Amino acid sequence: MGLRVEGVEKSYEAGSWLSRNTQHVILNVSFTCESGECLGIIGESGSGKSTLGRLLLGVEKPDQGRVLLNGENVVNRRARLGKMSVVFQDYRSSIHPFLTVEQAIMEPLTLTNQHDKKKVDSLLTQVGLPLSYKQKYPHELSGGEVQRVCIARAISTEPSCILFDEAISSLDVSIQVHILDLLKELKTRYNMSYIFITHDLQAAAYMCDRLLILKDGQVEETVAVEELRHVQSPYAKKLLNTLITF
Ligand SMILES: Nc1ncnc2c1ncn2[C@@H]1O[C@H](COP(=O)(O)OP(=O)(O)OP(=O)(O)O)[C@@H](O)[C@H]1O
Repeated sequence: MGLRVEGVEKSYEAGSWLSRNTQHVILNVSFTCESGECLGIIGESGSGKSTLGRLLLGVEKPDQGRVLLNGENVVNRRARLGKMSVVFQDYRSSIHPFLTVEQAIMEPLTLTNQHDKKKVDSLLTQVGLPLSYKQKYPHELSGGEVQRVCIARAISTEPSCILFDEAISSLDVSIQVHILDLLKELKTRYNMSYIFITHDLQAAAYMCDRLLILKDGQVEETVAVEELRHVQSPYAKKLLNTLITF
């Protein structure tokens, strides 16, 4: 069970029709993320983190290789619907501004044929928001509160895996720890796999069991968080030094 990535590759055509060239963005990437595990993906800007994220979500197809969630290929919508969720950095635009909190949380449930509005109450409680927020609109909430609504949406269908793409980066530092603690608790409760894409090494070290270091679309190294000081490759050492902000 969990997520299994096997030899995934992705290229894009770049340039004009006069000088067309192929950019290999993801090259032969393989890894696993077990149920209940949090795998961090770190790498410089442009190393391919978000592209890899889209391949994991099944919204883009790899040119080679495959992504299996509980043994099923995520390019099949049926395999991923309700079983794979995502929380993005840009939480404000993740929720339609004309939807109430209740409607926003019901969206993924309705897509998976679950129409029981009572589940919204339980989800709001789980993410630490009062039930009175059901009729509020996103613009009436703080950034941290909107991100909690996004998390409630993400867990609503009890997925096997959630991808967090810089999900806490634009929150206040004081709010970040609360959200990370909430995510840890939910991961344990539902035994989910987490993929945690971030630039924030401290948050990754706090949240993740292992870190995958991506360089030019390739896995440079995978390291357990408690072994971070002993990374092998010179690139990983350099990257970790630049990411340490304290
Ligand atoms: N749809 C696309 N078409 C063409 N090129 C793309 C596409 N998506 C990504 N790329 C290119 O792939 C490379 C990797 O981009 P990606 O956004 O995956 O990197 P990243 O590691 O997430 O960067 P950042 O940390 O800055 O968000 C970039 O050079 C980008 O221009």
